Amino acid sequence: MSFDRLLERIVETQNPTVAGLDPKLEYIPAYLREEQFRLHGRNLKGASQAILAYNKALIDALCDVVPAVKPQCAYYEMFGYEGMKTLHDTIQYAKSKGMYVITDGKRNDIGTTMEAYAVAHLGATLVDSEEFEAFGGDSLTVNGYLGTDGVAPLVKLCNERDKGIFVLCKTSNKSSGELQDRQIGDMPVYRVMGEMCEHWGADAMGRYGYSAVGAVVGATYPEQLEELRRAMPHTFFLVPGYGAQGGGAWDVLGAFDERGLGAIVNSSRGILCAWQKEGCAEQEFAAAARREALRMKEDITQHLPAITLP
Ligand SMILES: O=C(O)c1cc(=O)[nH]c(=O)n1[C@@H]1O[C@H](COP(=O)(O)O)[C@@H](O)[C@H]1O
Repeated sequence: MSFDRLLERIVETQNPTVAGLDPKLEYIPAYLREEQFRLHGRNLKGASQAILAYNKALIDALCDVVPAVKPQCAYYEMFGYEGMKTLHDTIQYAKSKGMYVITDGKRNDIGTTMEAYAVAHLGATLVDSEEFEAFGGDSLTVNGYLGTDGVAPLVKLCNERDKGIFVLCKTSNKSSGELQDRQIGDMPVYRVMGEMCEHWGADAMGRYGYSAVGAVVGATYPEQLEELRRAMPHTFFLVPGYGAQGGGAWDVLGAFDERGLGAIVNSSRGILCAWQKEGCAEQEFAAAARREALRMKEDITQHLPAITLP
């Protein structure tokens, strides 16, 4: 099961964090941008190639110390088909370096359309009886608020092709409580969604006690994070909101189980923009990302036991 592979990578690196690849052109050092503009033109192709070069350098700098990357599709879609090619090439490059890839698409729709999204991100497209992987990520972020028929096609592929999903449960943004904190009977909506995740995952259990159906729970709501960890013992958490959104090490500790497993904490801007924050030379951007990734690892793991598999 795909999260088994992620858990094994986390234990190997002793690092329960993921680097978010949410690149903006202004994060990319000018020399790297100009190099790609000269080769491909000052247009969507040049911009997309600059992002690819930047991502590859970051992956090279992080792959032995960070278990996973999380490219957010929106940052690639904004460059049109050239951007989508960069998303594909980034996913493939990260996998070739042994990293686990969480494609952050937050997809959801009715069942039939969801089958198409599932094939695009977790499966393979059939052309004349030959299979072609479109993007090839290991897991996908998903909006579960359309209910079971929007999630079932993904769970089927998780079982068939060793993949995983992360379902939005309690999101990190300021307005998340407008709907997610509302009560349904004696429970807030995020707890109901948590129950649904446990239920969806029951037929897709992995070796280490976590199912292929994970949940997204924001670092910016530490109390709910702790509450959901207790309520969802078989659900692995993706925890965004550390760093740029204000979450710190103490906020994320409630996401972990007694073995230091149970969650992976994301930082995107914190790692991508480390070189700008440090004020180091442009050429050092990847080394600065590695320094920040190692600092984040230490920041979180100093409060956890050595991470072990059951
Ligand atoms: O699914 C996500 O990854 C996600 C869910 C959520 O509740 N909050 C959240 O910030 N995210 C994503 O996590 C990343 C956070 O980025 P930084 O705030 O720059 O670390 C972005 O890619 C967001 O789209």
